Amino acid sequence: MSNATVAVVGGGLVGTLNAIYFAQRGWNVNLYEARPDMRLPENKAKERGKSINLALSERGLSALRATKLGLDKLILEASVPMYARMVHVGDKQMSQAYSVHGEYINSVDRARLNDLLLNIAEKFENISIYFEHQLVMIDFDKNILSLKTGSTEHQSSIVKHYADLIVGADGAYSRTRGQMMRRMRMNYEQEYIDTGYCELSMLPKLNENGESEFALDPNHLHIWPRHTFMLIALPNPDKTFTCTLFMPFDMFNEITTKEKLLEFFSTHFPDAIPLIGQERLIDEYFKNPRGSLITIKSSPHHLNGQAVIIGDAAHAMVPFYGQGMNCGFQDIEVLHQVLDHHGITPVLTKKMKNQLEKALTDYSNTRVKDAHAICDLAMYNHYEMRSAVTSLRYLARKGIEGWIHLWAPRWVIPLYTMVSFTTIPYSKAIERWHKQNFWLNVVLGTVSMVTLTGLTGVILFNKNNRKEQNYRDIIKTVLDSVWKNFN
Ligand SMILES: Cc1cc2nc3c(=O)[nH]c(=O)nc-3n(C[C@H](O)[C@H](O)[C@H](O)COP(=O)(O)OP(=O)(O)OC[C@H]3O[C@@H](n4cnc5c(N)ncnc54)[C@H](O)[C@@H]3O)c2cc1C
Ligand SMILES: NC(=O)C1=CN([C@@H]2O[C@H](COP(=O)(O)OP(=O)(O)OC[C@H]3O[C@@H](n4cnc5c(N)ncnc54)[C@H](OP(=O)(O)O)[C@@H]3O)[C@@H](O)[C@H]2O)C=CC1
Ligand SMILES: Nc1ccccc1C(=O)C[C@H](N)C(=O)O
Repeated sequence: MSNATVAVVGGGLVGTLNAIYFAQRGWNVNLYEARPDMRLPENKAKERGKSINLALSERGLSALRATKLGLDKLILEASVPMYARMVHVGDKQMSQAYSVHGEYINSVDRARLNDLLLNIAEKFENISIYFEHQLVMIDFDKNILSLKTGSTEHQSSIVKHYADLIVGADGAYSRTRGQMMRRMRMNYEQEYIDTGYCELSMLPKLNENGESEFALDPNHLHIWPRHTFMLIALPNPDKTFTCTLFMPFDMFNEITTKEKLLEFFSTHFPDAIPLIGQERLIDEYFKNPRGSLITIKSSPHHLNGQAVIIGDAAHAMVPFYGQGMNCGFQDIEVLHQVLDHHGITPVLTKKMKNQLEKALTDYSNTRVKDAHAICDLAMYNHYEMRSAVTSLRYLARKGIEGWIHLWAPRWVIPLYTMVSFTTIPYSKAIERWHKQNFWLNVVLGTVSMVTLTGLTGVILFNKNNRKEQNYRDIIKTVLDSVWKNFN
């Protein structure tokens, strides 16, 4: 019996890494990508203007590392570490570290990462890459994929390919998922948020010696939080920044002229205007596309032993935690751990096919809840980034959490650390966070009560020297501050 064939639909970040994992398992891999080869110079320009760089953190790195091909090192060589958020309010900048232990996230070039993965995939003899092959239909009775080939209507034709297993990594608007839904009872939920995004670029500035350098501190993710909207900037290795304006569509629609745009930026982001440059700001704001933001949850992620969806095809999330790709990469690592656990070999006997179905069921059972969890956390981080980062209460709480983590790292782990710097399943991270919050509230409550009792004691002790009205004021002030602490 020859080795089994897996069809991987989508040659984006997740599909390509998954192709490498399957090739390493000894399967024959057919990787189908609807678009032309983005590594060719004539196709490169088409990529500009949308989601140029990405924050890569531990979950993504772990999946790259597990290939043992040094992919993590290769991509980190061309990345910029971001140790903290830099919050821009008024003319002040405030650095807020991501971790008390100096851990950082990495800004990587999406196209470079994709190119690197494709270059590696191409070296495997058992991977065939088919560009300009767009999945149109799947016949699940025979497990045959129909793919549209060719880039223009006139040249296009349909080809049919068989696969033992189909892995859909074809992004948020997945056709694989759509085809699976016609055959099974897949729960599906999607939600657009009111916020859209537009990317802008910030070029390097020249220093006194005429050398180019980053226009802002390069080791930060810069945020201009304005409650209902925000501007962010991530550094690139070429000393530019990619800025993203996240704003309700209504506001985008109101800014229709360059005068209105400049007035808006002068009011809300005056320091960003000279950094981006007026002309560039006007040009890119009106030229670059507006992206919409969507959360997609689906369950289960598999159909029998025949197909499974991973990456954005299974769970698209708003980008605010910088976890979409990281989560997609972790899907691959978890999927292959489950396949290993079930002893799945590349030779698919009837018994092995049954085993594969069990493995995919196990995969959905573990991964769906984690996917849902990170979709929810991503939505929460939108609020944190655009608003909470400027609140004293948030900063105090974060400070206390970080301090306890420094001294008792196993007792309290900040949520951000669990999500970005560990591979703890997302659902477990949320569970732990809730428990920690409960105990933190108990401790802070006890500390406040002890302080209150102490203060009351001091006041009563000195009562002969004070007027009664004074104690009432002091006690009221203390009670008010305790109450605020808990609300
Ligand atoms: C503004 C923004 C910022 C982001 N920042 C981060 C970040 O900092 N960190 C992070 O981890 N994530 C981030 N993300 C999320 C990240 O971009 C996605 O999670 C990631 O690209 C998903 O990868 P994927 O391979 O699953 O899907 P995609 O990247 O969408 O790739 C799918 C591929 O499938 C192909 N395809 C589609 N349909 C078909 C078909 N019918 N047949 C064949 N091929 C098909 C597409 O052409 C594409 O190449 C961000 C997203 C946005 C929008
Ligand atoms: N969760 C989120 O909010 C977001 C997530 N993303 C993720 O990042 C990935 C890469 O982003 P980017 O390159 O900008 O993606 P694109 O917008 O360029 O689209 C990627 C793929 O999705 C298809 N597509 C786009 N919009 C729709 C739609 N409304 N209905 C049906 N199909 C659609 C495109 O088809 P065609 O080529 O025909 O246009 C293309 O095949 C996305 O695929 C997505 O997975 C991107 C934006 C937001
Ligand atoms: N990559 C992004 C793209 C868009 C919006 C946010 C990010 C982030 O990475 C945010 C970061 N994790 C933070 O919490 O500060």
